[in-house]
Amino acid sequence: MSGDTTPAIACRNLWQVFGTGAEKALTDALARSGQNADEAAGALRRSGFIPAVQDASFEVREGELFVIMGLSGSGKSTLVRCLSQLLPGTAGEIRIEGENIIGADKKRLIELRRQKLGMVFQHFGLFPHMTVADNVAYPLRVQGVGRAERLAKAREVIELVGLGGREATYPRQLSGGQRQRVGIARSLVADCSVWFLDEPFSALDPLIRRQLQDEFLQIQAKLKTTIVFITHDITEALKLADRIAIMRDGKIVQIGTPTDIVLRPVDDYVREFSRDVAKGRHAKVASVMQGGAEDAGPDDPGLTTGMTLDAALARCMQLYEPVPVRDPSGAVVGTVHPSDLAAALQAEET
Ligand SMILES: Nc1ncnc2c1ncn2[C@@H]1O[C@H](COP(=O)(O)OP(=O)(O)OP(=O)(O)O)[C@@H](O)[C@H]1O
Repeated sequence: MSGDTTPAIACRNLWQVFGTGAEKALTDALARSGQNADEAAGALRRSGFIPAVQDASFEVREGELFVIMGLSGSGKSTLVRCLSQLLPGTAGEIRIEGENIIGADKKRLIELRRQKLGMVFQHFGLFPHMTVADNVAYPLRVQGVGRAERLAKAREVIELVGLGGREATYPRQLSGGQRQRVGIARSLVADCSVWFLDEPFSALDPLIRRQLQDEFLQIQAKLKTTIVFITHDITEALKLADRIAIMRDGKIVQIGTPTDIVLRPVDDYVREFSRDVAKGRHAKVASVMQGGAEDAGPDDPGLTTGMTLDAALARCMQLYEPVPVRDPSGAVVGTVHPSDLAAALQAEET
């Protein structure tokens, strides 16, 4: 997280308020409340407006997989529709790779959508009369790429999503899961730098869903695209996310790593999400590690920062002394006391 690199997305004090005259109503409400967002949102609600996104500020780093989670109606889709400028936003600023896209003219927005901002929604809207290859190649056709080149590129990404050999198939001949893959391939082909996915796997049965999540992570590891991913499924969020933003009633109530969300929820709403999650399977050793380097003794259990608490605890069962923790390169970066591992897990049981 270096300080001087431009974030892929920077969102500042973004509001999306629904209702006639929302812009003026928001300005007035903020002025009356002394710029207090909670008070202003409350006043807007009482006057019949819907503050679907309330004063959202966050940054997404290049190559980061940023998940937005929250109950139905909490504002996830609205936020993402603002980020991709399908909705204009009532106030605030959105920068994509440094460029403020609020207020960009129509022509620029079309360019941005073609070249930078990829979108995949739950219902992918494949063209029924086009083959898999033509569906996938479609964004390139829009960009004016010649037929041979676009089909070659489409073939590459169709392979990547595991549908090699099905290029000439029509969508109706595919299963739901396969169609999702075609949709994913279609967004990959456009080579967008930022990719928005709104519940892309939610209509799938659990087994296919897990499989697609795994494949999705593999694709992401290869391509390192910046991704904003909406889900209301905590297990999916914890599995995929580098960081998670949790929304409630239009407001982002917590942004953190999966470990933060599981071990350090800011309130009962967030805690409720992760109540049934097996903490030890998601929280990492780094979250309970102390600074300082302990020399590896004879009992070094070989802990690493990215190991889950469950895995670490299993290695430390018989140990009572602080043990070293290594980073992925093998350098000792801190220590952890075995009892802290157990305590971190127990704290959440109560
Ligand atoms: N075009 C619109 N006009 C008025 N209200 C809207 C509009 N779009 C969304 N809303 C309202 O904004 C709030 C947030 O909706 P949004 O669809 O963003 O939630 P969500 O978290 O994505 O929900 P879900 O998980 O059910 O898709 C809801 O109260 C919704 O009714």
